[in-house]
Amino acid sequence: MIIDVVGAGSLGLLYSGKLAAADVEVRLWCRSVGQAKELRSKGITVLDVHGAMESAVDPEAFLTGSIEEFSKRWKQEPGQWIFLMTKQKDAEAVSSMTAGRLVKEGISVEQQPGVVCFQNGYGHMERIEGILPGWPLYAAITTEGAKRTKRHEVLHAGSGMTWIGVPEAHSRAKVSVHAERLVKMLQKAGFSADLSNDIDSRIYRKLLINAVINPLTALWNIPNGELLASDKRMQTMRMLLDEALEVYDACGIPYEDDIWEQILEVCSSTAGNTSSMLKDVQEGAATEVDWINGSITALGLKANKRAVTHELITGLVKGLTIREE
Ligand SMILES: NC(=O)C1=CN([C@@H]2O[C@H](COP(=O)(O)OP(=O)(O)OC[C@H]3O[C@@H](n4cnc5c(N)ncnc54)[C@H](OP(=O)(O)O)[C@@H]3O)[C@@H](O)[C@H]2O)C=CC1
Ligand SMILES: CC(C)(CO)C(=O)C(=O)O
Repeated sequence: MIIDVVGAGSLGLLYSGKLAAADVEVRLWCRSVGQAKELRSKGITVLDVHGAMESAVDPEAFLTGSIEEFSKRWKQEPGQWIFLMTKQKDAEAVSSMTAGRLVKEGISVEQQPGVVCFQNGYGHMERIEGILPGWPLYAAITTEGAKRTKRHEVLHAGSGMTWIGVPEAHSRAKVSVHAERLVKMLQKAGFSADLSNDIDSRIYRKLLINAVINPLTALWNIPNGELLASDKRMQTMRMLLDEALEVYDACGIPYEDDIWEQILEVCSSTAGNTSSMLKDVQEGAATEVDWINGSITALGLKANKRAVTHELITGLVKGLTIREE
């Protein structure tokens, strides 16, 4: 089984490194030729949460190149899975540059590799299906924590669970026997992973967690656990959650009764973490707020329910990284 990992950032390096260390055939596709060159000479280093070596992967243990080389290589040796491991903003572009290019080059339906989308937030699956109509599209929800520290090195900040499944709207793909094999490969590489026949619930649950924790940690410049340090902060969290739940009710999206307690638990269990949104703000990079709080707003609009707090917080977070013209 060959897995093509697209995006050599935090998640891409973590999954490629651990899969390659477990002798799974991995090809890692980078945006830049320079990063691919560095990976070819240094391999991949995965550090554990204490900064100690978790996996040191030799350059010979995996193949890497620039994304421009993907389709040529794929045609020489077809892969069975594509892991899309970029941020939401780049997900459509990399879908077009990888699987989309194979479509243009006329690969048969039987040859189509499963495409697994790891993005946080909501809305990408629909957009990717627009580019890859009828493809076996899977969503992955992971609670792994990863942070790229060098172009060839990643810190495995926290171990979690990876769920893979086909969202209801894409059920044409159907979870296949190949997907069971994929999960076994992930487990062999040391990931806790399983198939989910209700991935939508997991997507919507993660969306609530991210919509409450991420923007507030980004605006207040605090690690996740600090959200619990004051009643005032928790009141603001509650306000965001309540409004999101009103949107879910209006859209008929189910959620668990103890979702508030679950969010508090995520804050405790990831207390020392810098949320991904805060990390982006600190690095001056665009955040995923449009696809997290922005999607709560968009879902609300579809059901004639305005989510003004999410609208406001989206603007506040965007203001942190937008530079004056
Ligand atoms: N990190 C984590 O712990 C978790 C992340 N996620 C989600 O996973 C997704 C990826 O996150 P993460 O890995 O942290 O993000 P990163 O920003 O660390 O990595 C994204 C990678 O995508 C690459 N990329 C962007 N455009 C292209 C392109 N056209 N061709 C090839 N590569 C490209 C970037 O390249 P370059 O380096 O050149 O910019 C970068 O290496 C996000 O949606 C995130 O929310 C979900 C759960 C946990
Ligand atoms: C769960 C949480 C908030 C952990 O940091 C996360 O997913 C993120 O930072 O994006």
